[in-house]
Amino acid sequence: MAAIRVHGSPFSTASARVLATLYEKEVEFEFVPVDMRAGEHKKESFLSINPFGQVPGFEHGDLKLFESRAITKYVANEYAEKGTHLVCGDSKKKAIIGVWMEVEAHQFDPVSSKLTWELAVKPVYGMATDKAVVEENEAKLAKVLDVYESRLAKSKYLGCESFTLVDLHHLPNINYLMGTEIKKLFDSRPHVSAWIADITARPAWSKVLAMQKQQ
Ligand SMILES: N[C@@H](CCC(=O)N[C@@H](CS)C(=O)NCC(=O)O)C(=O)O
Repeated sequence: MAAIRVHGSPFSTASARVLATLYEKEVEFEFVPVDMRAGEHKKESFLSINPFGQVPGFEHGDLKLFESRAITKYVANEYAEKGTHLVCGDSKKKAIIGVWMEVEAHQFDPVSSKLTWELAVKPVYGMATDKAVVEENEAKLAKVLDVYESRLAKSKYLGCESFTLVDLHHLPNINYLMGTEIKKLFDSRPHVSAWIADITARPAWSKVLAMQKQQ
């Protein structure tokens, strides 16, 4: 069977999404570290996998993919019978999962990524946090989380009653933001808070965090 190769960095939120999926599915893979500080993701060898020069890149035999959410969907479908079932239900339930996948990608990710950059990444590189950007995106995230709070009051997970790719896609940004002042937005919403405690305790996610510690 052709080997799976993931090119990226475990610190990159998009790479971490793919790594968590592979661990959930219990699928073997080779991790190829991309030295982003050295600009390896902008070099020809990496651009042949992702012409946009962003991690992660993914190879499975002849198949080359980029865009983390496209990769996680491929892995979940290709290994449907292995590990955790990361999709659920009939076509109507799948449609609802589809809605919440879009919510994560278009409502949650843009604001949470900006906050992660300002509050978790910039300080590591000695860069100044832009307080105006934080304030604006904190207000936007609060509104998204109000919607999550009412959804999670009715459904144990965002997509359906079991853990799916929808929940998993949130993990990397949540992990960074739980170490920042933004934690208060999560903690003040009981259903959101319980959901975060649940999804961040998954053994597959611990394996991604262990990869970060090894780097
Ligand atoms: N939508 C893409 C985003 C990929 C992305 O933004 N990757 C970041 C790291 S998390 C990156 O490579 N940044 C470096 C750059 O854009 O030059 C995905 O989900 O894969």
